[in-house]
Amino acid sequence: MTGQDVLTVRGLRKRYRGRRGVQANDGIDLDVAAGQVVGLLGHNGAGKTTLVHQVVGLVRPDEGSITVTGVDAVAHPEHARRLVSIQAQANVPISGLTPRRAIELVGRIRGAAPADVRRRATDLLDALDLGAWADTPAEKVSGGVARLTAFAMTTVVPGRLVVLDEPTNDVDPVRRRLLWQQIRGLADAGHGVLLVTHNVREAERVVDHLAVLDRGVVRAADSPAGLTARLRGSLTLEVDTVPGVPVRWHPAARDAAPGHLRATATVPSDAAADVVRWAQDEVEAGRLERYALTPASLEDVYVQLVGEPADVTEEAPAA
Ligand SMILES: Nc1ncnc2c1ncn2[C@@H]1O[C@H](COP(=O)(O)OP(=O)(O)OP(=O)(O)O)[C@@H](O)[C@H]1O
Repeated sequence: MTGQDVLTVRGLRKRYRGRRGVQANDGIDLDVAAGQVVGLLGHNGAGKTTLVHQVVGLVRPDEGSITVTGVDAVAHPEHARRLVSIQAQANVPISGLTPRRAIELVGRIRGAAPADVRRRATDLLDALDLGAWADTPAEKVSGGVARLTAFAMTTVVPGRLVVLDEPTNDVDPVRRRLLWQQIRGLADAGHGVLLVTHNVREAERVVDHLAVLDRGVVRAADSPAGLTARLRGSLTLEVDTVPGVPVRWHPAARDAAPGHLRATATVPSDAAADVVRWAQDEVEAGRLERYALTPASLEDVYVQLVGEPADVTEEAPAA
């Protein structure tokens, strides 16, 4: 169940002036409702951080409106900022503190009672499996632990809107899942969450609704299932190529995307049997190393919309 809009963005435009001039946001519409996790997915340079910086008043839009729970965030950025908790792309330095002290400090600054802050900090440290580092000086914790600490600092007393800019960078796959549970929990508690990511799998697992951003424009916005349905009836053909041997695709293959030693294409499902025969022949003739035919994924939709693969890795350095 989702509720009232906590973020409404309409016709947002921002151009960075200067020698080359970049149209970073070019007419963006976006909504986040209470109880909803909305993903903003795009390549490096797509305009995600520019959008976030305008929502929290760090960058002034050229055109368009931003409303946070009814407050005009362009006219009253300080007021809007009090309604938003943001985990920025770069961690806030916490040297001289421990993760627990840093989380508690932010909770106190945001005005919560000391006992509530202590309880919430302990709950977050447990939920993210950070107990072993909770009282370690910040200078000695790994990048993953620092990133998770930053998440806990952001959400110890969460605003109506919670903005998370690449929260899982540097976080190991196991704690990444714990973090996703916490993100889901924020929405279930009635907060609106805007999750900025370039990781398609993260988007697929966590979000209710997804906006795909490319060169400052929202190319598509829907649920992950709604976006994937665009390719219903299609299968993805992935082939490992033989060095120096170009792929001679089956005639049913579309949108072929060549890659280093691995290439993909889309094929209609009614051509599957024929394509499998073709692929087997190619392997037997030594023109392909291997092949796989799978249902189209969100990643396939993303590549079709935006043109080249985003980061789809699950692996990350240990926290
Ligand atoms: N302060 C700035 N001055 C000039 N150009 C900028 C500035 N900040 C960002 N840009 C440019 O605006 C475009 C959008 O950048 P932005 O940081 O919003 O993208 P992003 O999607 O957040 O990328 P990333 O995933 O790498 O953080 C890029 O071309 C970037 O080089």
